[in-house]
Amino acid sequence: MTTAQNRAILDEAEARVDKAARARAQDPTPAPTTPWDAPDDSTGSYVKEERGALRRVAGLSTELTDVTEVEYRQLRLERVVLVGVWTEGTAVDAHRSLAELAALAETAGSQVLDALVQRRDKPDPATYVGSGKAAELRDVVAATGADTVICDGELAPGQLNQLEKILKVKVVDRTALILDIFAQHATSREGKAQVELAQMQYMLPRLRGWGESLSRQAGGRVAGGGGIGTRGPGETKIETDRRRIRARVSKLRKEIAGMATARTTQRNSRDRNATPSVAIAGYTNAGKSSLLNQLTDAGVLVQDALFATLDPTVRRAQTPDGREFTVTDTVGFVRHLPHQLVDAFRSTLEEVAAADLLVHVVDGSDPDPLGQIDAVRVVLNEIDAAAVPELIVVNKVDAMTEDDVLALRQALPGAAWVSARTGEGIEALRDVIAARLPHPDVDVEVLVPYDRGDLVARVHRDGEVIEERHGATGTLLTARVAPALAAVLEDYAAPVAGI
Ligand SMILES: Nc1nc2c(ncn2[C@@H]2O[C@H](COP(=O)(O)OP(=O)(O)OP(=O)(O)O)[C@@H](O)[C@H]2O)c(=O)[nH]1
Ligand SMILES: [Mg+2]
Repeated sequence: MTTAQNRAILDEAEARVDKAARARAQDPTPAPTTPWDAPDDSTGSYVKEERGALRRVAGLSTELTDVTEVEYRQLRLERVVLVGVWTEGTAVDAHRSLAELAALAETAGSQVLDALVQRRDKPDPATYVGSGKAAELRDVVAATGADTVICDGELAPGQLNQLEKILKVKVVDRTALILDIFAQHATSREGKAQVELAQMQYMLPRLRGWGESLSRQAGGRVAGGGGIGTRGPGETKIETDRRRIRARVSKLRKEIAGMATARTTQRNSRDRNATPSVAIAGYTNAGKSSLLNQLTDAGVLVQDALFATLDPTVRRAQTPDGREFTVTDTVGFVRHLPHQLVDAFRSTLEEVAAADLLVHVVDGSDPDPLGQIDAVRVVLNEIDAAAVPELIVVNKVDAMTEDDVLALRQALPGAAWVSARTGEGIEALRDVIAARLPHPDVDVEVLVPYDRGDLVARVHRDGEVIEERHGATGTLLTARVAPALAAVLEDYAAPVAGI
């Protein structure tokens, strides 16, 4: 999607939001007295819930009515209170989870004012935390002056609604937060399209929760002014919104598929040249981009922020014995990475699944490196990359204590240990990578004429030279190369007598 198109969508949304706000300001009838808000004991609980949502909107117009699907994309969280439900694991795990949520919130640009956890068997189906806790949370929100509450999980639309009703501030979940960070960090056309696709997928089932307020309000104005039917029979705002989003989703899918094709073509051309490929994967902030920079002088952005990298960067590197390979740096993973993102980024993540070797970077200085490894492997499984040979690289050894190193060494016997910051262990890592890359496997003995110096260079670059001699008519090479290069060299098979 072009920036102009993006702009147009945003403008349209803003116009709509402005219109809604103006209409509210002019509306002589305060929303709480609209017919839907009149108490009616004959309705079932489902309808009551619907009415609840309406009351929320009417009473809290400034905070809540303007949350439309597109404004959501521009969501800027500011002063936030975090809340988690701790269902399993130890208290330490629960705190770690909230600490990670805080890091995510800060990456998104918010200031974390407070964090609360509730121990429960499972989240409350209505309000995520129990209703008593929700009331307590409301006091915390009021006392701290927070404008947003972030829940540590993916909430059902109804839960978000109910909580907003009690807390009287915007409530978002972890998934929306991660999507927001991705939206802020996406720079390439493909990355932006992928993030937008993920956001649309997230929003679609939630339109009832968020979009309904606006749609009902529009209906209300119509009902009070122009009469029922002005908008067309049975065609509610929510239905048009849904249809619009679905259309956008399929357009985005097509666009992304087109961009993926271009990349597959590039990858195939690399494959034809049989250049082995290494993919760097790992938890977010583990130091993947730093490692790419160390291995290849790539100059990729390194930042103490989560999801700094969204677009894959491919660079060439060399083994110590001079063979070329490619290294790809890609988006980091996180515990419970929203499935909408995994889906949307599938084509990018295929780089990982197609690699000859997976360099799985782990932050050794993190309190729970093994937990990070597990979380990454969950995503690798989802993208069918579990079969790619994996080399665990423990990074940030400079920031680890000796005890931590000893303990982790036992748990990860085959790992390489590096510091992408100080350069420690990088040369040893190059050797390990060279040993783990697929080796060229065809033995050739060729006499390459002097005017084909390019071929000699290629054998040096991509193969293993066993012997090299210079004769009267050309260079005699005994080497081991990949089948594709062996085929090119066939024309120059050395005469049996040699030189
Ligand atoms: N102490 C220490 N810090 C490191 C090391 N390697 C990277 N860092 C820091 O860790 C942070 C994240 O580094 P990046 O290379 O951006 O990490 P990444 O895995 O690419 O992160 P994302 O792209 O956000 O997923 C930065 O602040 C780096 O300076 C290391 O070996 N030691
Ligand atoms: Mg990075």
